[in-house]
Amino acid sequence: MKTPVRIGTPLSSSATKVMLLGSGELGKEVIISLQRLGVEVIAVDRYPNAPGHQVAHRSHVINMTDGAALEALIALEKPDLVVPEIEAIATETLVAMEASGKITVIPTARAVWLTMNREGIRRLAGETLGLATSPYRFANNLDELKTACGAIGFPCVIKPVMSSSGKGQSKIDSEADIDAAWAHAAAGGRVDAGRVIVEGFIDFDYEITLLTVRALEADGSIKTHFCEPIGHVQVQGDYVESWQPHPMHPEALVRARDIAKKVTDNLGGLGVFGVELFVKNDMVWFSEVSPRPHDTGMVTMASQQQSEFELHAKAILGLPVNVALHTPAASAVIYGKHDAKGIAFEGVAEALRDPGIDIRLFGKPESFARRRMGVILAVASDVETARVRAKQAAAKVKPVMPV
Ligand SMILES: Nc1ncnc2c1ncn2[C@@H]1O[C@H](COP(=O)(O)OP(=O)(O)OP(=O)(O)O)[C@@H](O)[C@H]1O
Ligand SMILES: NCC(=O)N[C@@H]1O[C@H](COP(=O)([O-])[O-])[C@@H](O)[C@H]1O
Ligand SMILES: [Mg+2]
Repeated sequence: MKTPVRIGTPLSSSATKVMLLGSGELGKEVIISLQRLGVEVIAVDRYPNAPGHQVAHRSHVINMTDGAALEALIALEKPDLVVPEIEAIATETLVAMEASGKITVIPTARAVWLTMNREGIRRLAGETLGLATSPYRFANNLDELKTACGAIGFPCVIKPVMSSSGKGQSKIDSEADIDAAWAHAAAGGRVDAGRVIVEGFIDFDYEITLLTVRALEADGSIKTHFCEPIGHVQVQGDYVESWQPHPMHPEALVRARDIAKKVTDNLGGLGVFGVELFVKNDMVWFSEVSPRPHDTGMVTMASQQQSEFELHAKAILGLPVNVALHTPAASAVIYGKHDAKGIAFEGVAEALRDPGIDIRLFGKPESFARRRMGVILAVASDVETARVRAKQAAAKVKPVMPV
């Protein structure tokens, strides 16, 4: 495992250089954490003025699914670490470059390749590791999809194999909805790979993200740390609210950690993983895993001593981490509500009048009605109160059209 043994001076020949592939709201916070540690950061995304571009030393705009363009940019910048941040990257290029010793990918190129496509991680979890998952089938066209839905039964969930934040995802209740779900998957994924997964619907009691951190110990071994479980609510496959800690039956927590350990041990490398799990009584199903900080984990900016972003920055540099909870807290998403460039936000002062409230506005140059543009963070003595406060504050923030 190659990690920088020392941290140099940014913009000098000794600089420790980290390149983010994807520079949205999650990357922006990782970059801020890296900047605080004196790391030189190069932020890459598919459009100019992405949130992370605004806080990095340098930025680039490329099509990250174009392997040749990706390779050329990495060869130009020669980063010590490459940190994938989004589910739309030519990961085969990263695998090849890592294999030839040209780069170190966080957590590993194989982990990023396996998790970029739902098929890779699902087959690893369900078939290689034997973990409980929803039943699943894959389909390359409408006929195969009909057969797959017939085998899985209804309700079921259909998702493009390469997508995130619920893009292109449909929950369907009958055969009559299959055509629309196929069309939605083709149009809505981050990348149209022409392939979908059909998953049996799990009627869970609640779902959690178990942030799992692989970090170096003093003796050079890797230790797995678990953050407190994060509970969340998803609407149309996208997170709208999260809180930490989510209370769990002790047996379910043991199972959740066991699943997270098995998956992250297999994926390897250093850094934060967001292990998504469905829970019913003390039964736990593996859903998927992000080999990087997770959107529902934004709550850790309020709830933990070290946020998931700081944990990621420290772990990938080979530094010690502290996953301790600081206080119960909640997050509530602020959507753009308008399709427009350069929108503004009113009501921020009113939202912040409550001393337990904080806000992050990501600075995305263009808003869409359902694009996540910011998040409210709320602390309280218990998560239920924090959730109420977060939602009340989020309702006060009003995205408005530019004048
Ligand atoms: N098989 C399923 N059974 C029940 N609910 C599901 C199932 N699959 C997905 N969901 C619901 O949809 C949400 C989003 O699904 P999933 O995490 O697979 O999508 P995603 O696009 O990868 O989202 P993200 O990038 O935000 O993690 C889940 O958190 C869960 O609430
Ligand atoms: N669930 C994954 C997730 O939340 N990823 C975050 O959303 C950004 C893309 O947002 P955009 O689609 O608004 O550009 C990504 O860059 C990442 O920060
Ligand atoms: Mg998910």
